[in-house]
Amino acid sequence: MILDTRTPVILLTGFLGSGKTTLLKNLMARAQWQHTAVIINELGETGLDHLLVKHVAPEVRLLQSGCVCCSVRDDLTQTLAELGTLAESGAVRFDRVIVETTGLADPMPVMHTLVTDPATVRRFRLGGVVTVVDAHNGFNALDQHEEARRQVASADTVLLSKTDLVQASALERLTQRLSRMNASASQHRVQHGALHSDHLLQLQTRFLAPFGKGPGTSTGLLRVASTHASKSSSAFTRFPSPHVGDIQTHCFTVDEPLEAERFEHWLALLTAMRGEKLLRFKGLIHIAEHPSQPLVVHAAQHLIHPPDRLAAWPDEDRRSRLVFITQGMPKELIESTLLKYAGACATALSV
Ligand SMILES: Nc1nc2c(ncn2[C@@H]2O[C@H](COP(=O)(O)OP(=O)(O)OP(=O)(O)O)[C@@H](O)[C@H]2O)c(=O)[nH]1
Repeated sequence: MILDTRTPVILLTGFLGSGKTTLLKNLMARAQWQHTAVIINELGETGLDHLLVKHVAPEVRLLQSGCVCCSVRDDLTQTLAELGTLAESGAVRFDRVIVETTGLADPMPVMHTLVTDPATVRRFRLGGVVTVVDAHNGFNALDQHEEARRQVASADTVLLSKTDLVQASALERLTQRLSRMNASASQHRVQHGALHSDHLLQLQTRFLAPFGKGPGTSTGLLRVASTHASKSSSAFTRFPSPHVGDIQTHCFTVDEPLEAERFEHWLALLTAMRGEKLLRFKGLIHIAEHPSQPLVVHAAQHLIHPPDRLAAWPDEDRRSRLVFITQGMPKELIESTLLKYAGACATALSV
């Protein structure tokens, strides 16, 4: 048996708002997942996830704005190279890397890069792909978005999140659909980022094993990628971008604190009236009533999640930050409704 001592890289993927960061925070809080370097890729200028994860995962890096499957794959290899150099000098210690992709990423080109880029493969191996599927919005996402289907097709492990929000029969139908799409991936349920202890153990056995056994252990998809790599002259073989042209990211900051009730009213209206165009909303909100404890607010389509109040601001910036990933929703609509219903003047950041 050939032991592969390279550091495993686990790809954590899943459609917009499916629960990737929630899972990551839960895993990082566990002793077994200590010594994990985390690389987060987010759409939009205003990356929020890394701010919310950094207290549990000190070695967290944010890839520059853009999606890792198309525009920033070289940023990923550079970030891995930097981490590798830091580890060799003893400045940091990690036994694995988790790369959280954007919710719109196609994992296949990223996997390809990880198994073909010469500098990367010297130090790192692809440890596997974990795909989070949101039981509430999952059917919709699979019906409408090629990215969601490719994320499931690439998975070694599928984690079904938000099972608390759906009935058993709907969950069963989704489970069967996922099995038909990828029969080789194991499926587990995860609630608010927490796995049943048996499944957590399975995940740990699978992904935290100190050494891989070399190429023989790779999944079918990995083998395809490796074979393709040996025939390819370029590590950055172009994969067609699957992203639909009308998906846009709009990022805003708001200088003035927002009144809780007016802000909630505005978000409820927007999700009720335009939810089908609102693929994702994330906000770090300066609420006038609690100036030192910002609210983290998530929504996806018509679903608004109960907000979390942070104990303190994650950085020096006290402005509200709002990120929207939309399909055909003009940014002017967001600006005008925010002003009208929440009394907030938003400054758009260019993406
Ligand atoms: N009810 C319920 N909510 C969940 C569950 N898992 C995650 N959430 C909520 O879903 C929202 C989005 O979760 P995130 O972890 O930010 O999702 P994500 O996949 O990282 O989102 P993107 O990075 O934008 O694609 C948050 O409000 C979470 O609290 C779950 O199992 N049940």
